[in-house]
Amino acid sequence: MSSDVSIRVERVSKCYQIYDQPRDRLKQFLLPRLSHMVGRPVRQYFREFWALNDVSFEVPRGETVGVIGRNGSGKSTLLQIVCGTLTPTSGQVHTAGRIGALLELGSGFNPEFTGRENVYLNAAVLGLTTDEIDARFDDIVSFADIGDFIDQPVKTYSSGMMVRLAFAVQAQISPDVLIVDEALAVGDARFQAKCFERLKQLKDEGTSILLVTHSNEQIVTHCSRAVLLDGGRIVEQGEPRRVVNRYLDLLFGRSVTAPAQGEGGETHATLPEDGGAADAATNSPEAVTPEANLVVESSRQLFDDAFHTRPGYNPHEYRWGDGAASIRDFFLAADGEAYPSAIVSGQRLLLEFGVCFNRMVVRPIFGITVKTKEGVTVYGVNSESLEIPVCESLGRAGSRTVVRAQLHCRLAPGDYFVSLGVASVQGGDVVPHDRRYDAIHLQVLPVNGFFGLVDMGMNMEIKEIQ
Ligand SMILES: Nc1ncnc2c1ncn2[C@@H]1O[C@H](COP(=O)(O)OP(=O)(O)OP(=O)(O)O)[C@@H](O)[C@H]1O
Repeated sequence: MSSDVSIRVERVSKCYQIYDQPRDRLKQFLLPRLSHMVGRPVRQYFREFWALNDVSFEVPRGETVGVIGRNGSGKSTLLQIVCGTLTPTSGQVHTAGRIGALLELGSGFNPEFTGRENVYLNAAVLGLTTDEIDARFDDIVSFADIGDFIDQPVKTYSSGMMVRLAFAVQAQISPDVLIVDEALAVGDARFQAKCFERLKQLKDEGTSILLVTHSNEQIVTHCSRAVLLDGGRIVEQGEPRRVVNRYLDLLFGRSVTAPAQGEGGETHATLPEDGGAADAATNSPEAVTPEANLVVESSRQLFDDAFHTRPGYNPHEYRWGDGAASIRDFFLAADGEAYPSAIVSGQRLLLEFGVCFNRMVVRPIFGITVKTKEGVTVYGVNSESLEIPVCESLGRAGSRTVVRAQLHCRLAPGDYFVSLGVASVQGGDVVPHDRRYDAIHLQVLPVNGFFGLVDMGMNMEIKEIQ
């Protein structure tokens, strides 16, 4: 393995044998011996379950690779194989150097031993001498920050304390490869932030990190590459934002691969991630009325396939849908200026997009999401979460609709991407008809007056008291 690769996973598969009843296990154990004696094959008492199937990827030295996937997709199995605690059925894993791992909570600890004893035990298992552990002990304890509990048996620890100590040991031994399986989710927000700071330091020092998480934002913020597992197979790997978008497809969308009709040059679609932002239309003083948000007639014709010709269009958008509806074109204005090359924080935006219904869609839902260039969602809404009233006939086959949104841009300077989508709910599933992820690039220019992520519109009074 070349020196710039720390983990190489080559065509790894893992098959579990599933027994319907415990006694089948015994039969399976005994009968092959019997078959030897009778000279003919006997039946098999287990079913095969392939938790991993032909998985290959690499973690380059000093990089953080995220592994994401739904429950049961094979993430933990993969990490255990990489750590060497589980043997693959076929395939190989090569790792370079000392491996630190944070797998199941407390899995490396003896519950009867104190924290102090466990630190020595753990670090010794990782190959450190007593002198090396002595030299790092204070750093470990100070990172864990669990006070006098360090001299209490680990069985008296809360799960948060356990993860603090486990992370402190792994992080302070400066491993060449660090494997983290969702363990950090247990720590509180402050500790998580401290851990990610330490992970960044380790990465800068050349540690390669394999991180399993269900958090999209951790993937886009901390990983240079990502791997998406589903049903034990890699369904996408590469640039984190793209992988996360595909993960969202799996979580909320149906497996629809047909390209949206009437649109050129696209591949896949994705689901709405716009939930939870229902405050915009209803609560905010400058919000437009719900009726004004969704306009079925518009002066602008937004139904020609012109989306990709507009200023601000992002040719790297990620798009898919079943084609029942398609988003054809958009219009953007900032304080009346059409298709502005940049926006200044504080301006009012008008965003319209034209949707053609190629087939009948019952109760279509229109969504808009704004993300940072790192993929972190800043704001997301959809017509359902905003409880926008729509007429019964909306979504007829052959009909056309313009969605009009007005919003107040309070973003900090930087680059943002707007995603648009039309979907509907069928039998409890969200069915994406056309999702155009990161389809419009917004550049927000610096403005005097605030720093940070958003303009929270502060009023400040200063009075001298005599
Ligand atoms: N020892 C085992 N015997 C049989 N099946 C197993 C065994 N261990 C795991 N599995 C199965 O393998 C599949 C993958 O499990 P794994 O724990 O790797 O998934 P995961 O992606 O880590 O899930 P989660 O997100 O829920 O932690 C699951 O369907 C699980 O039921």
